[in-house]
Order: sequence, then structure tokens, then C-alpha cells
Amino acid sequence: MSARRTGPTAKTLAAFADARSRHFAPSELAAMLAVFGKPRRTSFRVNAMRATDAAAVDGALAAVRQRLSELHARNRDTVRIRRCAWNSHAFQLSDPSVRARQLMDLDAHARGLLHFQSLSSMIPAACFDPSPLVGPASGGADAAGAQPRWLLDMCAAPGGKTTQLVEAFAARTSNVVVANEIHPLRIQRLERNIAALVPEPVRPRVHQVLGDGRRLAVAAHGADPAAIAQSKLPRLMDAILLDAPCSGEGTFSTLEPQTIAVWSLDFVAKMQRLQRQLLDRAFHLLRPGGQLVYSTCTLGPEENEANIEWVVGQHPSLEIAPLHLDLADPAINGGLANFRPAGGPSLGSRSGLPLHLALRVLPTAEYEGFFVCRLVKRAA
Ligand SMILES: C[S@@+](CC[C@H](N)C(=O)[O-])C[C@H]1O[C@@H](n2cnc3c(N)ncnc32)[C@H](O)[C@@H]1O
Repeated sequence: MSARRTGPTAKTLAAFADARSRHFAPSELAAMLAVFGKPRRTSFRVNAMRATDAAAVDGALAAVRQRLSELHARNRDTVRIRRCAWNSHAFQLSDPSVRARQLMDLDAHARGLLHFQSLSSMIPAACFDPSPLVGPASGGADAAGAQPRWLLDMCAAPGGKTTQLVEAFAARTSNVVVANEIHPLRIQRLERNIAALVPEPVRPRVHQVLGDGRRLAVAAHGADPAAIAQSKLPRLMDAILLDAPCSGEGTFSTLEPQTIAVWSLDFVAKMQRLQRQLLDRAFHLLRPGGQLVYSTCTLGPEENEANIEWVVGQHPSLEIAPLHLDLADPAINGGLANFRPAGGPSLGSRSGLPLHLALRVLPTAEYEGFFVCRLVKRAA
């Protein structure tokens, strides 16, 4: 860490570096701390629910290109739009000085053709095994005679991942997505994003719930759509995304000191308690055979591997499963297994759990730090 920094941010970062020196190699930690001081490249995805053909995708990209050339009128070749290696609808700008807010007034954004979202944040919703959700062909159509599948996004606002789930698993099927969020102001952003990105005919199958994920329950007497708004789900879920509230170590930025200010090991412990309650609830809401993706944008094992070990210990019918995503991107710095909490044995090696199947993305100029793990509940 730079010795020149002073003040509360520097103190908090020093405490973070001290805690994480038990888990990361010195070179990894130094790289992270350097990245925290630099702007991350802006990324976005083209919304395939609105941009339904190649011409519409090209039109949305042309609008971004036009704005970039206006922003860089004197040197128009310097900002490139790079296509993401593992998501053909995701893009990142080569110049980290261009901020999303400089593009948000584009008509293509207002019309829901573009959504600004970090590349790491696009990973979790893409990790589900699609075949039980949209049929073995994964072509988007319902498997013949299949009942609608139900998906739950437990901590949904502002809705980047909810709208990805809708795009992948509901827009071309009769599936249903329930998006739950506890924060009344944040649910307004969720509503706005759903309204912008999800076409009218699909929206009745996207339910927004203002509630505590820890109190979601399955209604005793089955389907009553009106009860969903009161946190009563009509049935067990086929798939759950738990993108948990966390201490946010992967998004630290000294350019935005508020991302760091709240961090402490006490805060990490508080987040861990909340995450375990949410994980436990997710287990009870998942049908046997269903899948759960757990993700955080933090780096420490307390909120990641240790939670996976805990929930599998509590509920041995849960199994860690491979992610259904080939992350062929050299910018991803991932998959660290065998974390060692201070003084303890390596996580995973103690329990024999295949924690190497989870993904950890270390923060870079392209990616926020992230953790993703997929679990499957064995059918009884
Ligand atoms: C990491 S953010 C989710 C980001 C979101 N999945 C997305 O992709 O846009 C975590 C969210 O969980 C919400 N939250 C915190 N505690 C919660 C709880 N007990 N139940 C439901 N949501 C909760 C926070 O308000 C926050 O919006």
C-alpha cells in the first residue's frame, strides 16, 4: 500500500491488508491495492430482450461509438469498445476515464437497449445449468409439456442480475422470476430497471417483492399470486440466486472512499451472520434437485468459502457443483482454492469439499473482485 496515503481510508486499508495477508500472496495483495487506486473500465451489456436482431445490437453499439467520438473529439481512435470473451452481448471500454454516467443519457439506454453493469456482476446469473430451466436444447423454448420453472433472486436491487435471469430463462419460456429486495429505495431502482429492460408481454411473470429474504416462505396452500407480494411463494423454487449483501472488498476504490469506510473485521462478521441466515433460507426454499448460485463482491474467505462450508455442513443434501460458464478471459484471475483462515486449516481440505469448483475473481482494471459458487440440492 502507498505509504503516502493518510487518514481514515489509509487506516482501514492497512487493517484490510493485514487481515488479507493471511489469505493472499504478497504479490496478489500488492496488485489488489494498486488496482484500488485506479478507475475500473466501464462495461455494459446489450439487452437481447429489446435488441432482438443483429441490426438492433449494431445500432446500440453505434450510439455508444458516436458518443465516445464526441467525448474524445480530438483523438477519436483512443477509446475502443471491446467485446467480452465469454458473453457476446457484453462490452467494455478501453479507456478507464470514460464513466458510465457520460453515456446514460443516450437514447439507446433510455429505451432499455443498453444496461451498464460490471463484467464481474454479469457472471453469477450466467452460472446456472440452463437445461433444467429451459429444456435440454437450451434454445429458449420450453421443453415439451414442461411446467413453468420458478426462479428467485433473493437480494435483487438494482436488478442487473434479475434482468439477466429474465433474459436467459423467462423471456422465451413461460417461466416465472421473483425478485426480492429489502430496501424500499433500492427496490425503486429495481422496478425502473425491470420496466426499462423487460418487454411488456414478459413483465407479468416477473414479480417484485419488498421484503426480508430471511422471511420468504412457501405458502401452505399453494398458488395464490397475490400472496407473492407478501413474501409467500406459491411453491419451492427451481433455481435461486443469492447475490448476498457483503463487505464489498472487491469493489474498494480509493477514488470513492465510501466503498472502504465501512469495512472492519466486525463488519465482515456481521455480514457473515446475515449471509448464513439467507443461505439457510435459500436451502429451505429450494426444491430437491434445484440449484442455488451464491455470490458476493468480496474477497475474504469468511463471507465466501467459509459460508459454503457452513451451509453444506448444515444441509448435507447440498453439493458444490461446477459453474456452467466457460470464462475464457485472460483478465480473469480466478479460482483460488485452499484459503487458510488465520491460524486454521485450509478451507475445503478440512472438509473434503470441492471448493476449487467455486470461482474467485481478483480485482483488476477490467473486473471487480467477486466470488461465485453453484450448489445443487440432491433429490431425496
Ligand atoms: C449485492 S446487492 C444485490 C445486487 C443485485 N443482485 C444486482 O445484481 O443488481 C445486495 C442487495 O441485498 C439487499 N439486502 C440486504 N439485506 C437483505 C435481506 N435481508 N433480504 C433481502 N435483500 C437484502 C441490499 O439492499 C442490496 O440491494
